[in-house]
Amino acid sequence: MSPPPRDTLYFPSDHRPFLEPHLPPPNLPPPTPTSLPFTTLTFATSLDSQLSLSPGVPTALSGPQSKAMTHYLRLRHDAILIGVGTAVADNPSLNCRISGAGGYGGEGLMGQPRPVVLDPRGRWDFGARSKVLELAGSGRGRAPYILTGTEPEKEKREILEGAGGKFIRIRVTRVSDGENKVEWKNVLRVLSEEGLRSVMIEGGGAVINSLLQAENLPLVNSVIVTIAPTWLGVGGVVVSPPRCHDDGGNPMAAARLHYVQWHPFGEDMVMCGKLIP
Ligand SMILES: NC(=O)C1=CN([C@@H]2O[C@H](COP(=O)(O)OP(=O)(O)OC[C@H]3O[C@@H](n4cnc5c(N)ncnc54)[C@H](O)[C@@H]3O)[C@@H](O)[C@H]2O)C=CC1
Ligand SMILES: Nc1nc(O)c(N)c(N[C@@H]2O[C@H](COP(=O)(O)O)[C@@H](O)[C@H]2O)n1
Repeated sequence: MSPPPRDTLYFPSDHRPFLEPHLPPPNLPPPTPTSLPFTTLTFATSLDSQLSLSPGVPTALSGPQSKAMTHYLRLRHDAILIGVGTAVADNPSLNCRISGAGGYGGEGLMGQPRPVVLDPRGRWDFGARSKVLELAGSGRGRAPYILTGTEPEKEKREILEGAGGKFIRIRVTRVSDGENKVEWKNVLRVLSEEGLRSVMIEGGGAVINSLLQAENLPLVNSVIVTIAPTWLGVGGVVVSPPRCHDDGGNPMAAARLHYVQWHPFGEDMVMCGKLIP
């Protein structure tokens, strides 16, 4: 038997029970026509609520222990979703590198989540050399599903399908300022139709800020945030959803976590909770 890859991560079993109430139940039944996946919103933030130094600069916030925790979350979800901004900026791997996952000491693709990229206008110019496709080719991850509102180029489609991924058409609307908008309920429904019972949504800023809008809060089952003891400073990608207002037009908090639990992982704090009481 070959030794596990050098980037294999270890997440001790005594750290796992704390997370259990915030994770999809282990034996989720297959999706039905009306079900939505168990949805976890999870990301790492600085003390000034930023995800990265700027949209194009991959920024390590999680320390080794909380990074291993994130990979344990990947092990426990069927899918991992990011926005195209993150795919372009980070060239991410989006696989699970925990010891025991497929390609990391485990059989086949066991425990490897399906990467999903929300790319409404077909902006992601991935190629066979992108990390996610290389990992799929070497049996250490799955090829992505790309959710898009446009007709994909033939060459891109062939590369993606050759690796085991696919493009999935979704409804995209253009809003007044030229922005694209998807209904998160539709996105989750599409994932469910693909047989995916759970999804962790990792970011980036635009994805998180839109999910934290009032109409989307009921779609999120669990929130798990890593807080790193650092201030990134002005100019980064900020998590700060649009503010709400009461009936009299007075400002209110956009969202609040309930049933909150905290756990230190190395120098980071991990906060878990629910958006809807
Ligand atoms: N610290 C962390 O845990 C994470 C950090 N990041 C960082 O975040 C940064 C990228 O964030 P962003 O630039 O905000 O990009 P993003 O990853 O949120 O992608 C933005 C794009 O996704 C699409 N999109 C997002 N929400 C949509 C909606 N509701 N409807 C339709 N389309 C939608 C649009 O095409 C939009 O341009 C990168 O620097 C990355 O490193 C990303 C994920 C996690
Ligand atoms: N949990 C967490 N901590 C950080 O410090 C991060 N920068 C991120 N970023 C997210 O993870 C993706 C990279 O994953 P791979 O290691 O390449 O598999 C990145 O694209 C962000 O989604 N997350």
